[in-house]
Amino acid sequence: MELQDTTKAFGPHQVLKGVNLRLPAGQVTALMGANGAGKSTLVKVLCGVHRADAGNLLLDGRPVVFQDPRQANAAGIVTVHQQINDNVVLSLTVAENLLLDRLSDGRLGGLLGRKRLAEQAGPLAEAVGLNVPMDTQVAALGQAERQLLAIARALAHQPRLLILDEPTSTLSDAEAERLFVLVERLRARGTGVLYISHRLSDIRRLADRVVALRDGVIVLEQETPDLPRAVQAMLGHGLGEASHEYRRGGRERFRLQQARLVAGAPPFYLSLREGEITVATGLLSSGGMGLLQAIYGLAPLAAGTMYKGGKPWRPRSPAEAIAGGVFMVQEDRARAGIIPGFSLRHNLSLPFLSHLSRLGMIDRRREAERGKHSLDQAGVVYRSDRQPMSALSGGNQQKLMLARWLQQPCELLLLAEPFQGVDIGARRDIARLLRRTADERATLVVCTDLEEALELADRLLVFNHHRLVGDHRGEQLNMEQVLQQIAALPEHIDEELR
Ligand SMILES: Nc1ncnc2c1ncn2[C@@H]1O[C@H](COP(=O)(O)OP(=O)(O)OP(=O)(O)O)[C@@H](O)[C@H]1O
Repeated sequence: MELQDTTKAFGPHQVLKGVNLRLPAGQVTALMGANGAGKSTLVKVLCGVHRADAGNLLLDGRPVVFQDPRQANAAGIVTVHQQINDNVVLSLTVAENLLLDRLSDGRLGGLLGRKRLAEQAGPLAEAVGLNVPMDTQVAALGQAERQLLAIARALAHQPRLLILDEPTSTLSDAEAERLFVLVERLRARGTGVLYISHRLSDIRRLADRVVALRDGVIVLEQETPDLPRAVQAMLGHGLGEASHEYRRGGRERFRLQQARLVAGAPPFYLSLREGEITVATGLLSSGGMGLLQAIYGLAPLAAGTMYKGGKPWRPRSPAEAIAGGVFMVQEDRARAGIIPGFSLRHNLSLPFLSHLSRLGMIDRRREAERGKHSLDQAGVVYRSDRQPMSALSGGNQQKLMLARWLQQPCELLLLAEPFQGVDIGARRDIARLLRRTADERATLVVCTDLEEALELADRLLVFNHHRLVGDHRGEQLNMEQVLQQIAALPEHIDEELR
């Protein structure tokens, strides 16, 4: 497939400014670009969601025009979009999602029983390592499981061109590796792959070619990947230093005693202190996220007691947690955090409206001033704070979520996968910002990606099968031990913990 001189604007905002891009069969082309560069817009032109304003789309050398994504699909172009929920139907089961395309075009015949559906869908899920009952409602799945489901659904199409937009943003290294093997298999069969990621490790692992998009133009094309140069080209400048000084925590802000994330697991003790950033890592659904949910009042601990400032902590909802000074950047920003039609300004101030109102009236000037300061501090690329949230690129939406919770002091800041879709330059800036403000609170982060975890952590916790199996100081980190703890099998974990 090939794009020639493609342009696309949203109103007065020219996003693609004449893109030329070649996507050869049997090769993985990695597309790099900072947040807001136009990558998702480019993808949406390729797969028929958006019509380009000008330029040509060539398939096998012949011009094509896709009126909608169905036509692109029929031509063998299959996309896994960055916004995970765009790829799945939340109200259906896993099996129904996996077989949706076959069900809707009648290939599976009439009504199918649950058992037959599960039989057909099972192998598709297994191929990507999605281990959940086939009749689970998708709404009940976590983000990472939804991402695997979206990938499985795409692969079931046997695409000619597979477009993956940030496919590993919530996956750990082990789950990502499984995806890479599948992509390699497709490549060997002649499928062309367009792979978009902010994770350099993914690109290093998979890319045959690299192209960099900056401000709507392809600024670099490499037939042999040279990532430092590609990063420089996409950002327009070099990358700041990733290493940092490790800090030891001061006063204890939060504590868990005799805590169990699931019944039967050995209990653990955890003290979170101000000034240090604690990062929990592990495979998908290994426990870190469950811990955050318990502290934020979303789901109870299986056993144990939590204390904040020495007093028992038992929030029954996020609203109670927020009122008590515990904030959380949630993983599923589309459902748990933002209102797409609202302006950036209003999305920022949503949880704090009571602070901004006097006698029931919202102080608009204060809201605007505070909002702009937070957006700039978090490096959000935006045109106006009155623009709707839905017009912001994915990475910039994520930065806004961070900006929101940094507006007010809190006692404990929880961050679930804070770097989802954030470009590597911005990630470094955000890590610096979190560190700079860390003295004022305790900070607990869940990052499945180890590179991201290490960029942030003063202290690294490892969870495995809902057990806390490792607690490391950043400066004394033994990577081999960390990797072993992440991957250990359940029977070995319990032995070691005893
Ligand atoms: N529907 C829309 N309406 C208005 N502007 C939009 C719309 N979609 C995207 N944009 C704008 O187009 C620009 C490019 O966005 P796009 O999502 O393509 O960036 P991206 O490179 O994929 O970024 P990220 O890495 O953050 O996902 C951004 O400035 C964004 O605000």
